[in-house]
Amino acid sequence: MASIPSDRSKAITRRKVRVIAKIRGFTDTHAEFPANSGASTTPRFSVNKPNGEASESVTIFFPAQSGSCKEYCDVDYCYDQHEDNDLIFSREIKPLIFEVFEGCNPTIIACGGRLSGKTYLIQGSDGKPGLATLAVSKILSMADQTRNSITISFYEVYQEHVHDLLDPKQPVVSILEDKGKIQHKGLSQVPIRSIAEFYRLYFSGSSSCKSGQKPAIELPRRSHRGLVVNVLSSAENSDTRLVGKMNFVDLAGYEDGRRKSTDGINLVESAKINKSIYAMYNVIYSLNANERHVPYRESKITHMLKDSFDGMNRILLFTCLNPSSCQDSVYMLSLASRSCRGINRVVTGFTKEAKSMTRPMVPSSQKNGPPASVPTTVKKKHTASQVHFSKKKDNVMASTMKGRKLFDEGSRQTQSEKAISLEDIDSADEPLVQEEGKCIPNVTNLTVLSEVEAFSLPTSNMVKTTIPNKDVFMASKVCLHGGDITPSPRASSSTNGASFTEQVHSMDKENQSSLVDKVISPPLSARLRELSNNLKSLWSSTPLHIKLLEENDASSYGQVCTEIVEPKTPIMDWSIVNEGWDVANVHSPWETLSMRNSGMKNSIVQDYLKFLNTADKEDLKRLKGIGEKRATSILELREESSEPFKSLDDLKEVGLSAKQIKGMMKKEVAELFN
Ligand SMILES: Nc1ncnc2c1ncn2[C@@H]1O[C@H](COP(=O)(O)OP(=O)(O)OP(=O)(O)O)[C@@H](O)[C@H]1O
Repeated sequence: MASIPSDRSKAITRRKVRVIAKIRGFTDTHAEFPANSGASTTPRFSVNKPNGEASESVTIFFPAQSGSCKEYCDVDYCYDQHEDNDLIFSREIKPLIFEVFEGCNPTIIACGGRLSGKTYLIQGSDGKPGLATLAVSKILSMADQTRNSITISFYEVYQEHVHDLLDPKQPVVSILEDKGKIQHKGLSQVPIRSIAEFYRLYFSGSSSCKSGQKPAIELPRRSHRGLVVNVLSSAENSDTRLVGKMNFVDLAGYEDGRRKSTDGINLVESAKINKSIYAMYNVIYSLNANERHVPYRESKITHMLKDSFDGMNRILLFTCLNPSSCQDSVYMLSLASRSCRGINRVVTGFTKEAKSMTRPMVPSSQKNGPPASVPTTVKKKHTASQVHFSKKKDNVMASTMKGRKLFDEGSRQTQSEKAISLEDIDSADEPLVQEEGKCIPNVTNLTVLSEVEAFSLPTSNMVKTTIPNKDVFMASKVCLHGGDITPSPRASSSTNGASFTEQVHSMDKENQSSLVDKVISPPLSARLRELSNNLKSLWSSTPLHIKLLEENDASSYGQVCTEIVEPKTPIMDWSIVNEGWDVANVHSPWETLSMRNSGMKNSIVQDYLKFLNTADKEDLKRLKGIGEKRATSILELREESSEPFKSLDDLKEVGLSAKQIKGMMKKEVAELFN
């Protein structure tokens, strides 16, 4: 077996996330066409490795059929079709196993288009063990010698719900965060002592529907699957136990939402899957760029892995390439390449102190081994307003986020998909114990070798819109439910030949223009007026009595409308209002608003936040309760953070609690209507 060339091991330490491509091996149908025979019609990726196996960066050239106007991209390394899991294991995974025994949490992720060999790589196939299987076998043999105990957890993330695959009932697992620490409430940790036990749990204990283990009756479903291998070891002269874990993540296959899905999966489901894949890339980009804020919360899978991604833990991102579906493969590969391109930060000084910072300890009370299942004690607190707020928040934030992302889900979605996402943006299904703390990476052990290359990030090409009003939301919803969804002209034109690279360029252009927008900001008065108009329109609208479609209007049935309906202030039917709502009991505009649904209040909060995110000092000072000092602090906080304020809690750092701000807003609203 080949040993790791010294240059290669250096390369492994170069970046937080190492991006590796793997061209899918020959399946039975391709077996008769060896790579160099030229007999196969399957398009081929070609790879240039300047220093052979020791190359620190390799170039992958796309096949002509890829549909990309770009011809190649660079990644850290690429394994060819004939290079199998054993070789990848010995070169890439083995070095990480030693780190697990020292308390680190490396993560191996497989991503790529449909049928690109992700499951084959991670899990393996009949008689051919995958990376996880090989790793567990090695870990078990090492644990035998060191008297460590091993447990595994196996989960599935399906439509942003986490399920425990080792529990026959497959209960939903809650992801909780307490003081930056992630807890997987309800996820089993099952002890294993032999590889046979592992096989039983990993292959048959789960209701696996991945290739090779497809149960006959189960419908295929695209989901992310994760295996956690926990190593518990006794630390000498200490009453604590070190915990290291290795994560293996088999992401759902990416599929361009504009094409008809191969397994009949609907558009909304597909958009959700792609959204979480994008979220993973965004996290990886942020980690590689050493950004202060890493958007872990954008998807369940990234939030679950936050603990393992933080600190000095290593991540391997395998981009699997399916030569026969090269458009999706090339797209995924390009994104992976972009997530590390131009970032030359070198992780050095991987010292004991650094490791100890990421090394989680469990109290000695758990010395006898972890429980078979972590009890779920935290009750779900689902309230309608929470869910609503979350939806609104996502929408409004989506419209205000600019520039910093590697890309967003909108970049590959049609207009209609975007509309669907708007109505169906997933809300967090469990309350989180605490808001995510700002992630300040450990920079003491990082050395910047060269400046970060200017890296133009495509901005969100989401429609830049403010949706302050539930009316708009509902109107678009009603129309979309009418029938088929027609792609926008832009989307269809891109399907007819325009490549994703062109889209990326156009996104770059949009980014430029959004920067221009930023420079030429509207006058102060206009922005204050916008805020007050939004507040007024919210106050005066009547969502409780609004009639979107005339009930008796037969002509409206079965009509398909893909247009977003412009918001109009509805005419108040005072007779209805007076019947159901005693106006005389209302004392202030805020109380009036309080009687409406919580979505409206949240819209006001979002408007207020939007204002705080964009206003300059003079504007800020005009707000009730924000003087010179606070305005300066808000501006400083805004400059420091690459993210806009997402919730009122984000302003705690300038000494303003959410309660105080709400009090200030009450005054503001009261003044507007007096
Ligand atoms: N290196 C390889 N050698 C031989 N066959 C392979 C190899 N990689 C993948 N395959 C075969 O290709 C097919 C698809 O592989 P696999 O199921 O791993 O893809 P996937 O990316 O996980 O699919 P999905 O999109 O459903 O998640 C399987 O039949 C698998 O056995």
